Amino acid sequence: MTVSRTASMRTASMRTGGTRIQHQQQRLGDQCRSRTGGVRTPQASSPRFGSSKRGNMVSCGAAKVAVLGAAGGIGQPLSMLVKMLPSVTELSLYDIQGTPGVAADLSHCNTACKVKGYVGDEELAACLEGCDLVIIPAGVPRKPGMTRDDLFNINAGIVKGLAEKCAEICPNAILNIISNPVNSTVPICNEVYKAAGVTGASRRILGVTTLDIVRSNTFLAEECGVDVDEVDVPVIGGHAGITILPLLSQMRPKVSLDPNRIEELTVRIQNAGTEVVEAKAGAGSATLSMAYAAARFAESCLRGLQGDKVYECAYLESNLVDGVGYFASKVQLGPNGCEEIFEVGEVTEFEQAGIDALVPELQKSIAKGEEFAKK
Ligand SMILES: NC(=O)C1=CN([C@@H]2O[C@H](COP(=O)(O)OP(=O)(O)OC[C@H]3O[C@@H](n4cnc5c(N)ncnc54)[C@H](O)[C@@H]3O)[C@@H](O)[C@H]2O)C=CC1
Ligand SMILES: O=C([O-])CC(=O)C(=O)O
Repeated sequence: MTVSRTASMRTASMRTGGTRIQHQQQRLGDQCRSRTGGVRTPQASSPRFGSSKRGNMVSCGAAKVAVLGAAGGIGQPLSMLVKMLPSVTELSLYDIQGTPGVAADLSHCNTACKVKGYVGDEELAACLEGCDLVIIPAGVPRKPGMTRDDLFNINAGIVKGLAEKCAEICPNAILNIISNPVNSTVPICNEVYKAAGVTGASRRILGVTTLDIVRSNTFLAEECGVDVDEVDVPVIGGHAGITILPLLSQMRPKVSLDPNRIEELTVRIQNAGTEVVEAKAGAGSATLSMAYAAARFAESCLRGLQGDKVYECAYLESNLVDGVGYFASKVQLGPNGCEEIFEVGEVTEFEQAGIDALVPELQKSIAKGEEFAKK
């Protein structure tokens, strides 16, 4: 299996996800090299919410964000972090239970954003009305011994139902899909939008893989004894087992690692979710680190909506790699969601073997999601 190159994609060597929740600006001196060899420098600009509607895009003068699954382990801390984002003026919390309490609690935090809770099917439409960004962590988490795919039977139906409502009520909003198995739930959402006749949605339906980057950056900073704020590791493929492929050869800053350590660190990153599931011993999976990662990704999406060029990794419909219609890679976020998908770039033999191995895994998960959505 080889990496294909298309005209709309670029070889990427930019830092991904430079934003931090405390409004730290993206490091914007980063450069990306285009296929023709020219050097592109993203422009520095601070968030300026207050812009008017752009074409058929959502207005981001004052962002409205919904969290679906807001009373859960991820939903609650994530909602708090989103309430702390200055660009968010309305926060809608939806769940099948518990959101009135979570909303009452959060509404006492003295940030400008207004919070409202919605419970049950009949309140979902009101929750989604006018949303710019919808974040979906609804669904069951793993217990020890389970794979993410073992969650499919329950979570596929939950995500499908929520996506149907989003396609109807806020078709232009960006979706951030957290619910596992992400490798299948993102294709499910795309099929739902296609069936609903929403065009061009695939660039707005983004699977959140940011936790893989957050973990990689943390582990590599520890390994190399460097400032974690300086570390940036792109992670490609998908979000389950061997489909999570950190490209340690593209890590910034450049470091020299022993091949055995590269292999060990790659395996640790691939199994990091399981590490947490086992440590929690039946009480769920990563929630706090996921909330942190999802808030970073949400902030990047919001900055993109209001015109900044922001770089992250995300899992979305993509023809980057032969044989699969979805792939996680570096992307540029902007007013339309994903504005640009970047090529994988130069990889080592070990990484190429990782790409070759993950493709059949991804193919199965994608097909499973697509078939389920079409039923
Ligand atoms: N993408 C990623 O990197 C990660 C994904 N996850 C996934 O996120 C999901 C949520 O995990 P947790 O928050 O720990 O689970 P949780 O069980 O603590 O919370 C899930 C929430 O979803 C709600 N829910 C269930 N059905 C719903 C529906 N139809 N509509 C709205 N809400 C509904 C539940 O009431 C609950 O409050 C899991 O699928 C988990 O595997 C977890 C960590 C990382
Ligand atoms: O491992 C899980 O089930 C939750 C998850 O996706 C992660 O922590 O990366």
